[in-house]
Amino acid sequence: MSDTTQAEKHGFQTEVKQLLQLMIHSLYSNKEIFLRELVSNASDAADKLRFKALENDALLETDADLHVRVSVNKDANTITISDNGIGMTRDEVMTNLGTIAKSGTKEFISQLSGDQSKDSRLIGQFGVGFYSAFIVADNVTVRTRAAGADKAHGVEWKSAGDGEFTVADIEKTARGTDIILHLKDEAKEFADEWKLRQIINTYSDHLSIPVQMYKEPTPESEGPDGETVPATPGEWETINSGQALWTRDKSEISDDEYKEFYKTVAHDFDEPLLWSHNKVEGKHEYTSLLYVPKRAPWDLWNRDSQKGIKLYVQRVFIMDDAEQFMPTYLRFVKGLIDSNDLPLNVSREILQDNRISRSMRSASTKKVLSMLSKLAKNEPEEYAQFWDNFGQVLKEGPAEDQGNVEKIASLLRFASSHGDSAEQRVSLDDYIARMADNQDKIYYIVADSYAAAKNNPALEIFRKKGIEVLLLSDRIDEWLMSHLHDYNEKSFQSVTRGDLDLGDMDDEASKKAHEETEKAFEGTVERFTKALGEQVKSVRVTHRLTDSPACIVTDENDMSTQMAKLMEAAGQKVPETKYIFELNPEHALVQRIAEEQDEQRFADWAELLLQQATLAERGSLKDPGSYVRKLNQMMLDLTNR
Ligand SMILES: Nc1ncnc2c1ncn2[C@@H]1O[C@H](COP(=O)(O)OP(=O)(O)OP(=O)(O)O)[C@@H](O)[C@H]1O
Repeated sequence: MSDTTQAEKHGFQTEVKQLLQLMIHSLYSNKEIFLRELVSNASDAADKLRFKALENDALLETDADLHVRVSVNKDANTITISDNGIGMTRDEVMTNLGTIAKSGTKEFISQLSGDQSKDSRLIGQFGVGFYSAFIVADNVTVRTRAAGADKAHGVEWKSAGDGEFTVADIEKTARGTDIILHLKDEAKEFADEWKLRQIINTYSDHLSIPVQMYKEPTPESEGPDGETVPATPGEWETINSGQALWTRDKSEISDDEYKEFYKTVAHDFDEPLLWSHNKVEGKHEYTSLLYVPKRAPWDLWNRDSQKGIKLYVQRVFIMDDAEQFMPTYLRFVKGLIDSNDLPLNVSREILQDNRISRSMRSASTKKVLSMLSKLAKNEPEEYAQFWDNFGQVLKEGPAEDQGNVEKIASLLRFASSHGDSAEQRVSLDDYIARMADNQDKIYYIVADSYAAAKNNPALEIFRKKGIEVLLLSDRIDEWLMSHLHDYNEKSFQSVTRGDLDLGDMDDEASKKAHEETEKAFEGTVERFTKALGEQVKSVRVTHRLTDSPACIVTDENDMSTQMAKLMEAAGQKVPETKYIFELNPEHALVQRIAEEQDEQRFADWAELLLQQATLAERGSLKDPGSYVRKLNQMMLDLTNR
């Protein structure tokens, strides 16, 4: 009997073809994950129907008992995963099983290198979902009917995973989806009930939807003591414990169970770095189970990427990607929140302006921050690993979450002049513990790279006096520092901004000596001011340099170099900032130039010093060509002397 209309042939989206190839190649040692992915999709489909049926119970038809069933046909060499969930319409089949809708898929695929272990991790983080069927199957058939659709509107999708698929209309009496996998020769081991049971027990035990396998009938038999053992009918037997993991008591859940659960909620192959499971009672009642992954997902940089929190209300799945429960700077956190107080028909709009969701968000944020603080304190090496993966995202925190600035600041890690490594390992508490008694500020510099920060002339005096400076060079750092004002009652001070005041750290004698040199240099400062004219905001003598003749700094209230660069890179028009040009009166070159009588030669030298200082601070010059020409001309003059 043919209940199938003419099948229409379609090609997969290019990205699907590429992903399929790479996936089959790199996941062959992780074959069994296909079952976790397909059972988890089936269970999601049942969850979605349960939620929709709250408003329209007609969708359940005569079959309200939601389940997922897994069966094997050894003769045909197939495995079937069936659910009576929400099903799919023809259009949904075309998009869900023919394209990848995630944004950034192209970039993701371009990151794959062909190195099997690296790729399998990346693919794991990306989430292969349905397509993982092709790891074990050489032919996949999907037969589906959407809840509420007539049985004549079933759809059959077939593919050998080789670039094409067919779609046909079929009649399907039972609502939901059957996925039939025809196993490849090298995956025949999966046509085994016990093996499948074992995999389901490992991966899917915590699902709240029953996962069932068929138990064959047994005939009446004789027991060991001659008694009669009655016949048992064949039946679908539920093989998972069927209790949502997070509803169980913490003390009864093993670490392995938490880890396996993470893999399903987060679609990650790797284990989580840490987690926190909380039952909150009192004004609001809810349970949260929050995980921090070991590695950054491939699209961490996309601030609009999916957030990892699922929302349940009284154990009913409501939505994925519930962005209301976690601030953007903690977007790497995965897990779920199950509320007892929100209404079942809650929508994203309601969540946005809701006292209950605000309070859950604030408590979950605090939970994550304190879980990280504990890790930082007790397992510094693991924390360093966390920091290398997620530190840059955490740096968005002070701007986004003013209420928790102090806590976030305590989690930040920096490179510093105290050590000799670009690794970011120094905390603000470490810095403060090393501060001299009379130091009242936390000094830092922001530059394009670690080397540029470390070698900036403005650090010279700090090095000489043994004062530690934090060396910042991530793109986000300037933004971060504009939102960090103080920590533990110590204010932050950029070493390249404003007048340098080392406060009590300068003794009276050297302060007096500085004043005297400044007086003696007044004439020279004036000559420089005249020679440089409009190019600078002002010229002054500095004591922040020891080895360099000059530097440029921004005025306290002007935009810093790095902030201007960030804004320029973002395509914004930035008003030109004029720098303050600072001269080191102790430097031999400055002293020689001060003696130069020829005003033209003096002006050339002044220009050269300014351009040099600009190069050290900005990393580039507006007109490098004339700088090089001038430099060559002056070198030539010197050799001719
Ligand atoms: N058994 C099913 N019943 C109904 N819809 C399904 C079923 N399996 C898959 N789908 C649909 O196909 C879509 C794509 O599935 P796939 O597993 O590839 O990705 P996903 O589940 O959205 O993402 P991920 O697995 O990374 O979370 C799903 O979002 C869902 O809409």
